[in-house]
Amino acid sequence: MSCPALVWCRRKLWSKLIGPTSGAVGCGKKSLIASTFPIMQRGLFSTENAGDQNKREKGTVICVEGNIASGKTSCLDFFSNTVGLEVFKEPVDKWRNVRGHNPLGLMYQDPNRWGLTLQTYVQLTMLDIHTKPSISPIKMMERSIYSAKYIFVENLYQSGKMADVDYAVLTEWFEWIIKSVNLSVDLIVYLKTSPETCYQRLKNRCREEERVIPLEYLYAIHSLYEEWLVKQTSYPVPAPVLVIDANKDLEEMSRHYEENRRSILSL
Ligand SMILES: Nc1ncnc2c1ncn2[C@@H]1O[C@H](COP(=O)(O)OP(=O)(O)O)[C@@H](O)[C@H]1O
Ligand SMILES: Nc1ccn([C@H]2C[C@H](O)[C@@H](COP(=O)(O)O)O2)c(=O)n1
Repeated sequence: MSCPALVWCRRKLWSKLIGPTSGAVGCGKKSLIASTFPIMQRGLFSTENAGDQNKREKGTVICVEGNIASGKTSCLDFFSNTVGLEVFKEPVDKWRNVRGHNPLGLMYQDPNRWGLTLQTYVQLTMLDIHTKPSISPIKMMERSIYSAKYIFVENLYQSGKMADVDYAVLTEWFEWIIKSVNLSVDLIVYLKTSPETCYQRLKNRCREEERVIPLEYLYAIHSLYEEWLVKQTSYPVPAPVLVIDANKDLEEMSRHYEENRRSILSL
């Protein structure tokens, strides 16, 4: 349900972001303004589909996906001062400190024992972010509840580091959540990098818990991402995918983000 104040707020932000609502913003795709304020344009027998309805109610949801240290946070930082857009970073600090415990660190030390613990908490925190109201028309998230399951839980399970029963319980939770809660996504931006690039960036970033990560781990995550988002042969893909070559340096990435702002922001 959209309250009138929220709709007014969105209109205001929109006109600041992309000019007056009468302007052409279609970009070859359906106008985002039309899908944000369809009430003004549609009659009783609307042909509005579920995606349009979602955009109207929740705004546009963009998930930035990619391997560990592929540059997702940097991408969100780049777009963070865009008017009409709110960024939601992965809550890594929570994963490192929940009431004084560090499930991320524990998982890297002993995945068989702590994989379920970390992934249960990741699933909860991602659900929290998906359902958090945003006053901005565009919500840009770092990863999603989908990659938590289809990439990280699957990797633990497929590599023999998660017990069948742990995997079954997480899967039951995941399936209940996605059928019971509206977690729709409008666009997935996949930052495609080589595992070697990520390994180098991860070493430079120097996050304590991640010191134990070998290159092979990044290969495994990479190949799960490729199967899910590029080949689209493993698990359901919840939204159209925009693939960006993210192997380039920071300056080149910024230039690319600036030049492709409209397609990245699903305008
Ligand atoms: N295009 C890039 N070229 C070089 N270094 C980068 C690039 N993008 C990010 N980095 C650096 O790599 C590390 C990981 O980037 P980050 O954005 O935190 O990745 P992620 O959020 O995907 O884990 C950080 O130290 C960041 O400054
Ligand atoms: N479901 C998840 C999500 C993330 N992680 C780990 C991977 C990294 O060590 C860290 C944060 O990821 P980044 O943003 O740096 O790509 O969290 C995980 O184990 N399970």
